[in-house]
Amino acid sequence: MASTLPIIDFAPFLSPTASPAAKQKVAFEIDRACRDVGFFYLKGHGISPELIARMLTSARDFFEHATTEEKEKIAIKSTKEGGDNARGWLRVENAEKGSHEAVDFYRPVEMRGPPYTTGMGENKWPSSLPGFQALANTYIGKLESLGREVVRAMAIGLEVDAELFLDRIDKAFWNLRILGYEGRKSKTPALAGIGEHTDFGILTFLLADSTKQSLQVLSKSGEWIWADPIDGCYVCNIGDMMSEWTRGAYKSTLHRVCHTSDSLRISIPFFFDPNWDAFISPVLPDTDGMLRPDEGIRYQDKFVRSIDYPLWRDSPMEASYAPKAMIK
Ligand SMILES: O=C(O)CCC(=O)C(=O)O
Ligand SMILES: [Fe+2]
Repeated sequence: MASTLPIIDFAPFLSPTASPAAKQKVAFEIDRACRDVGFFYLKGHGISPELIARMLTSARDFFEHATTEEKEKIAIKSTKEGGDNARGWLRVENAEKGSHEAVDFYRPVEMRGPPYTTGMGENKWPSSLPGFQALANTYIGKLESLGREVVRAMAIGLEVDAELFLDRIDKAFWNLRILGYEGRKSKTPALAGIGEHTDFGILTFLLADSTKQSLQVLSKSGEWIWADPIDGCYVCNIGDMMSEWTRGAYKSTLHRVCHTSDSLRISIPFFFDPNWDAFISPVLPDTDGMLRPDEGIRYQDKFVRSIDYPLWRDSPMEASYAPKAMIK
């Protein structure tokens, strides 16, 4: 089961001296990968290896050393409990779909609570990692810029205005997640992993440690292929919002984690999502040549639904629709 995901070198697109033709070539490579598989490796992304290493070390530190008490202190709370259903620590125990632990951080919003509505709370930074908030903010800033550039390349690849998406992503409602998957030697009976799903934003930049045979991607021919880490590369994948924008031309592809190794695996997805108030309607005409800009879905509604009925929760929580919020 060899991985066949394309590897794309983004360096020419970011280079101030590369020719327009060289940039366009990168844009078309991304376009091809998004249409064919919806997954690709991205190298030449300009994020420093030191910053990446520090992020992975911090996340590992948390999952190896944080006490149960500390985890409970930053646990995700429902809106009924004064939380926002979204930000904080969560342990998922699912015998069928796989167990893991995660801490989720989202774009800060202007706080008006508690009570909060879904997604509109405060980030909960682990106290055992004192420098992590500053480190993560540096990392997030760089990933936001990278996300905007990759989306610009996609617009060029789609042959629409290069800046078409700009006012829908300039306040991207990103989500940084640190994830820990226990090794098989741990006492937890459930298999470590995440059940099959698509991501719901625009584009995910996945950073993972060097563990092999964990992440699997459903190929076009219907077989699960390993998306093992490649040094210096992000694993990138298209989310549902980009798929909606492109009328399905860009694939948001099913993937899952079946963690088979004996040791703890760390991964850090950065979900680059649309602005909270972005309206998601196709930017490509349908078969009649029509655009129909009024037909679509609001990102925030999609977000709230995805959070309130995530794949790993057994009983759906009551949906709470968030009002338009001030996003910083
Ligand atoms: O940990 C991984 O490799 C992937 C995680 C993932 O798919 C997700 O959090 O959406
Ligand atoms: Fe995912």
